[in-house]
Amino acid sequence: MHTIARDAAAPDFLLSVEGLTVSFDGFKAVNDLSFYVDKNEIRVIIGPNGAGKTTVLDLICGRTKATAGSIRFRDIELTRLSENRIVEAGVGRKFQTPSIYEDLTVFENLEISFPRGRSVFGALAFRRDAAVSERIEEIAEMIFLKDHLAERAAFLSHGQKQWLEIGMLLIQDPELLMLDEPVAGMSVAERRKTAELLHKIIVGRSVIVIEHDMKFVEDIAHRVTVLHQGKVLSEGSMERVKNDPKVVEVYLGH
Ligand SMILES: Nc1ncnc2c1ncn2[C@@H]1O[C@H](COP(=O)(O)OP(=O)(O)OP(=O)(O)O)[C@@H](O)[C@H]1O
Repeated sequence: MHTIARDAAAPDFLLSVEGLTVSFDGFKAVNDLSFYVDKNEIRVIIGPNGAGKTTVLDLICGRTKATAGSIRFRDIELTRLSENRIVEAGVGRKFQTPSIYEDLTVFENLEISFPRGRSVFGALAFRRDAAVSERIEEIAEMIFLKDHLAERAAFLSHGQKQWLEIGMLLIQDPELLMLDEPVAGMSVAERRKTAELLHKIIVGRSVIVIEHDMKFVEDIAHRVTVLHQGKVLSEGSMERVKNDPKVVEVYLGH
């Protein structure tokens, strides 16, 4: 076994994607892709339809297996792990359509998402229950649903359902949270509140968001990665990316 000496000056990335490639019947949807996400960073991935954005999230969460390359999360190589192991390692992922339990209340939706087996309270069930309830209230406040805890999820607005699903991921305390078009179908006010929510939740975690709404991207992104044909076309601040002629040509100009 050999160890790789860490360069003291190197930034401490939470996620390092290097040379990532996935080939579907010879078509490379993601092609030798490399990018790095810092701790406490909100990274937004943008790009034209079919650029490979969703496939990148599928690869990180283990839903799709890479043909080549590596995905390092903290010091764990994710390309070799199952989807469940990746969740346990601290990666949460929200898909485009909310997958909440409509017949359950907001409280119950959060309760069933609370990670089992992590309790330090052992057989003292009532102490565990108190800790769970406290955590549920904390999350409900964060996702603007504190006054809706007893309400059935079916009666929530589309935006509130999206927040509930984010809450169901937050209660598992992932260090990396990935969101696929979280504000699609939301009102302007809901979009604003979602931006506020994202800025709150990056304490102690990083977030990767796929988004097409440029106003929302401007509100949230620390850095933007523009994908095109499975590769990074441009990367940097929104200001920089927005003024990059290559990005205007393939994406923003359309
Ligand atoms: N399982 C698969 N089998 C074959 N081709 C696939 C598979 N998954 C994705 N692709 C192809 O890979 C390319 C990238 O798709 P992907 O969904 O990642 O793009 P995207 O950037 O998320 O697009 P959009 O903005 O439309 O959601 C597309 O051409 C798509 O058809």
